[in-house]
Amino acid sequence: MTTQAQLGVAVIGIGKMGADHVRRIDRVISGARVAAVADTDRERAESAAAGIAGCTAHTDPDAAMGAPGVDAVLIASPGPAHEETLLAALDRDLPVLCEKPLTPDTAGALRVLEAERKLGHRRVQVGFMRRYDAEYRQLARLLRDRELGRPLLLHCRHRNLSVHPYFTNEMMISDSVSHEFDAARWLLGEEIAAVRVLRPAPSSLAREGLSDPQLVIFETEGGVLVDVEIFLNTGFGYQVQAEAVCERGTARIGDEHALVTSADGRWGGRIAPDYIERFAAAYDREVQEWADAARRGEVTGPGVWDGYAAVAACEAGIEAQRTGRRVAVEMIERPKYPER
Ligand SMILES: NC(=O)C1=CN([C@@H]2O[C@H](COP(=O)(O)OP(=O)(O)OC[C@H]3O[C@@H](n4cnc5c(N)ncnc54)[C@H](O)[C@@H]3O)[C@@H](O)[C@H]2O)C=CC1
Ligand SMILES: O=C1[C@@H](O)[C@H](O)[C@@H](O)[C@H](O)[C@H]1O
Repeated sequence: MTTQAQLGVAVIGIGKMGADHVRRIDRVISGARVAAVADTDRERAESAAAGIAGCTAHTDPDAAMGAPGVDAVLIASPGPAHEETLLAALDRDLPVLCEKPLTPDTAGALRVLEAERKLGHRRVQVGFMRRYDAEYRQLARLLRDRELGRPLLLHCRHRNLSVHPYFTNEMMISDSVSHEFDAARWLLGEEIAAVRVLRPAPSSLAREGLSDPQLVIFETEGGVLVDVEIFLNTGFGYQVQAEAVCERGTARIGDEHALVTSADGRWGGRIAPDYIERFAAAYDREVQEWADAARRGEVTGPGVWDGYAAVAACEAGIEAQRTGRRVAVEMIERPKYPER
């Protein structure tokens, strides 16, 4: 890193998430600035850079990473584009925050793992922002301290108002359930052993060919069962909920009880329309902590191994979705790896 005062970040991919991260780095967090942006769509890159002093706009991610004042990279392009940018960033030995999924498949994830291992220090953090959400953190602490005894079951609901028109059945696993795979590994401290997928008759609100909703059920190595309702075209809002059933009680998050109003003979609250609103504070904390760690030359959040483990579970999930069978998750043994 050249400038110690502020971390100069190149943001790659200025779609829904990338634009939100540009706003966050520019206006919300401290100690970092947007030094360059890249999008294959030139207009998007230029309009994101406009108004940010010293920020340059590019269509080539590598040019953005090599631009003056760039010390770190935030990747928010679609999953299939991640590997090339990750490998180029590691080649430059730059700290990276990469949106999930790390890569679309385990072969790509292993190439990234190997590139970082060769570098000899951790450089990549994966954007599993639920680990920075206040409610998730409370649940993690409760489970870690065994406050209610050993966890037995985890019931999850993951609902979106709607999704991009290009969303496929496979992406329901790789882009959406990938969050539950990571959250379950983190909350329970165990790897995922096998995945099953059940599909009811689809909602008429889903586009033709999209099997929405689905029920994804997985087992951890220690025998905890996790069920995930993944429902992406609810038409009513964004909900992410989880309930842990333990030996001596249950613990539940995501009920949106922040503000309940009573008026006109009814009571009720508001449902967030999307992840941008529901997880706003978590993204802020995630990017702040990543930037702070990057300035110290460290990575403190979920890394390449976590990204790989989630991709391995997604691969099993996609195979289970295709075949209707229970599919075991195949992973390499965890290599000796620098912790920091
Ligand atoms: N952590 C979270 O909660 C969320 C994470 N994501 C992740 O963020 C990433 C981006 O998702 P969205 O913003 O929803 O997608 P999007 O489709 O809205 O935006 C992607 C942008 O990347 C650009 N692009 C495509 N290929 C590129 C390349 N090779 N280099 C540079 N730019 C390229 C596109 O022109 C577009 O502007 C994905 O990995 C997605 O899974 C998305 C939503 C929420
Ligand atoms: O990562 C995300 C999106 O890519 C995905 O499409 C959504 O289903 C998730 O809720 C969101 O957090």
